[in-house]
Amino acid sequence: MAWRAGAVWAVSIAAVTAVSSGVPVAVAWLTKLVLDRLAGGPGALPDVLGPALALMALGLVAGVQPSVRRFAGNELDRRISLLAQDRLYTAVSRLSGLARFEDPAFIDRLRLATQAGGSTPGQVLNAVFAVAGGLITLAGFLVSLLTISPPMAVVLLLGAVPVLGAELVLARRRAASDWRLGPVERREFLYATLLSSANAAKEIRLFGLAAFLHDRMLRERSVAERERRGLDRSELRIQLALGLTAALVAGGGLVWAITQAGRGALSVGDVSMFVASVAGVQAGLSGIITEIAVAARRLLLFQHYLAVVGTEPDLRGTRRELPPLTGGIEFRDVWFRYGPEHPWVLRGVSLVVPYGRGVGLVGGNGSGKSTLVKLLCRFYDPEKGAVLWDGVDLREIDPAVLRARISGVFQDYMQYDMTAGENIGLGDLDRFTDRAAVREAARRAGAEEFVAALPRGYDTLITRVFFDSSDDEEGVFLSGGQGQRVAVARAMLRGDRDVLILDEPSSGLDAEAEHELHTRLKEHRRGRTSLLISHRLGAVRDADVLVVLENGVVAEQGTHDELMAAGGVYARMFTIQASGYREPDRPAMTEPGPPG
Ligand SMILES: Nc1ncnc2c1ncn2[C@@H]1O[C@H](COP(=O)(O)OP(=O)(O)OP(=O)(O)O)[C@@H](O)[C@H]1O
Repeated sequence: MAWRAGAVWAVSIAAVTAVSSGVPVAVAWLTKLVLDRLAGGPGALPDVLGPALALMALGLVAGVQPSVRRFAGNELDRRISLLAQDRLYTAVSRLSGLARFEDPAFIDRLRLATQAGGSTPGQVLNAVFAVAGGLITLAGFLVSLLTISPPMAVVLLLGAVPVLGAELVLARRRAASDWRLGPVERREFLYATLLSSANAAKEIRLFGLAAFLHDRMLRERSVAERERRGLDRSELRIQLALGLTAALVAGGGLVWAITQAGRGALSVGDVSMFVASVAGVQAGLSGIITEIAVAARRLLLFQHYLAVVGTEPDLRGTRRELPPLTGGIEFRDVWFRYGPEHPWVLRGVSLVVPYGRGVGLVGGNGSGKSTLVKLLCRFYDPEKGAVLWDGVDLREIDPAVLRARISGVFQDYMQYDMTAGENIGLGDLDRFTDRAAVREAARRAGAEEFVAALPRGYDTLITRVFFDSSDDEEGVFLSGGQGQRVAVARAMLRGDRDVLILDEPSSGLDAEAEHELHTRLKEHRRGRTSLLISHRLGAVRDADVLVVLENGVVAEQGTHDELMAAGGVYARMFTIQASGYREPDRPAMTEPGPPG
């Protein structure tokens, strides 16, 4: 990955590391040389000049090296991070179903992958360079030390083995804890987001929830902190033991070297060399161990990145060609649940959405209407039975090819923090900048008037979250109904698709706007294959077929008149709604809600 991201930078760092790793050893030898020659008396001064100048040159290298290294490292990090993010989100976009995004374990893994993916390759590469450089320095000091005191070299090396082992165990524990704390951090993030969310602010204040949520947030945080504190304590114990042992060994060594010098067995330069070598070996070993431990932890976390990047597409489909719909869509004995641990949501649903006809889907909350729509878009596959497009099982069709044939508004429609024009243009990227088409879509959705009246018309930034008043781009908040009309306009822009899905498209509109929208939609749906879900039965009553879902089964289907005559679930629901519009002292209205 580092090679693909920036081979030149990687090679530059390797070169700088190799050169700079030799500097400390060379400095120690040159210092010894200078000291030994100085000890020879004033006549030796000319001989000192050469090594002294070399020391100066090495000082220059040592001074410049960190900046060059940092610059090259940052550049490589940026490039790797870009490549890693590109790969990660390419893999995420390959997931065409929704199930993974509703799986908490996958969401935790994705969070860790996002954290680790961008920085790990660069950090591990840095660690590799640092370890390689450290080994060069270490080897130089070890050889130097071996010439003076082989037992000391062996003691230092053996002492490093248990420390490395302990650090690796700790790295593994830290990586495991990062994974374990995923749900805890997700909850903490959730509470923190709620506390700062504009959407949640009203309820939180009205119900006085701030302290309650704040408390929960801190509780989650303290769970995570407790675990991390434990690991930090273990780390501290290892570091203290290491520091203490290193100081004792170095101190003992120094006493031995001075005694030897007193006896004339070592020169002054030898003592300086010994001290520098012991310090160099200790610092080198400690640096290498720390780098290995950090890299090990990062690599363990990086497995989450690799797992996400290597995720296989969840929904396959070999058919890349899909002829225009001519017959219709059929749900054939469809059984579906959101997972083996969830209850059945659809239990043997069979219904047909004939080509060119409008089907109205009605039923109580949780009866499975939106789920049916999600299966039609192939966000999930049925567990049993099939959804057929002109007789072709949707499982055979590439999800992207299928979805290119569908337009729609979902019950939980999106509002993007972009301009009004862009919010509509997203419905059909081929016409994203086609202002005439965007206007026409807005007109059909009844959004044209208020969009035109926005401070910058279609170029006004619309947002539900925040806008920066210091920014040139002034944003506006839309009302719920206005936002919904923009979402309908987005669907209208791609309204020439084979199937139009409208899941509660008018729930937030005022009575007049709803009537107006449904009149327009009726016009737009004429001759098109459409599926309209609404709790307001007046809005769906003139659908070609009405399908009533109850607890995941089709309770009845037929036209409005047929269902009213049958006196079943639909007739009951319709009558209840109609009675809500009737004034007690007036005769009953014949139809509820705005006329369809
Ligand atoms: N992503 C999901 N994961 C698990 N269960 C889900 C999910 N989405 C919906 N459900 C469950 O499936 C059932 C049917 O939900 P669905 O949204 O299809 O109902 P609906 O008929 O559209 O309801 P409403 O009229 O309230 O919009 C409900 O019990 C709901 O809790």
